[in-house]
Amino acid sequence: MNNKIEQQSRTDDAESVDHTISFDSVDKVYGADAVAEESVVALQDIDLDVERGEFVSVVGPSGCGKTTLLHMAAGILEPTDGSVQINGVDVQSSQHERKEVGLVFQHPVALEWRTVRKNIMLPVQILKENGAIDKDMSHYEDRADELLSLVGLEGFGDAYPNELSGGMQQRVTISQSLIYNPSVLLMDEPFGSLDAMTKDELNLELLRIWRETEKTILFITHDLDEAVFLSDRVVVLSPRPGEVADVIDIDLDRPRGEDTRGSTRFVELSAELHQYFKSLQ
Ligand SMILES: Nc1ncnc2c1ncn2[C@@H]1O[C@H](COP(=O)(O)OP(=O)(O)OP(=O)(O)O)[C@@H](O)[C@H]1O
Repeated sequence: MNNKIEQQSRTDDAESVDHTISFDSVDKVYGADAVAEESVVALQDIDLDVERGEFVSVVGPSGCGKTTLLHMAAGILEPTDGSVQINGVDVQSSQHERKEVGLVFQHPVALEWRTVRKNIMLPVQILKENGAIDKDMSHYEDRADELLSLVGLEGFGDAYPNELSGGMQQRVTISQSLIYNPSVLLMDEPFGSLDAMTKDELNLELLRIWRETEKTILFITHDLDEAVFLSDRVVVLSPRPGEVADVIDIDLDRPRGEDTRGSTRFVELSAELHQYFKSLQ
């Protein structure tokens, strides 16, 4: 497969580029400039590499720094110490291309007065107005239609967000994050506010999209079963200050489907993760 050949040559060229996302000795202290009592050490000494095309979830007790970790990968927050690289480039440097990263948050961010298609196009429109993209808008209009079909919203391009269910709105957000065709998707509890059935359905959809688009995904969740179901590896953070307490390999076969959740190995891995999680608190 071309992809594998390309991946191998990248590995030969420079080892650092082999890791799509790299956290290198990262600390994050909120209020580091303030007096000592007011500072909060959110994350400490984070070393974590996510390989090209990998699906990695991060779990940990509330307040351990999961969102902080994701925001540093997105370049929204700067590490206090250490660095975060995407495709071998420090996300804080001017060489970093924001278009390499798609972001999905817990709550859909669609603007209610714009149609679904226009919402998917929104990031492009903003950059076009700033002169930051040179491609013709028709290129992105075609891509928006492709994405509608990819996420199962064919025929809904002219609908408004309030005509859609919560699950469908989150599909719109996923399309929006893919409009530039980024190599990395950063997802912060994207299905956390959905009911259990819709969440299960979107988990399956996300795995299909991931398989078809070959993205690298860093996924934050509170739901340990969801982490096991989706991931190649699950990173467990300790209570604050968050440190990598363990990284668990999820050796379930792919593609995963409804029957995966009922398999003996899924039940074993899930029980192991629940037990480990309890021991941390
Ligand atoms: N802007 C800020 N200023 C000061 N402290 C902050 C700030 N943002 C987050 N924190 C603190 O940093 C710690 C980590 O927060 P973060 O939101 O990353 O944790 P989390 O694991 O995502 O939490 P949750 O699971 O509840 O969503 C928390 O103790 C939080 O109160």
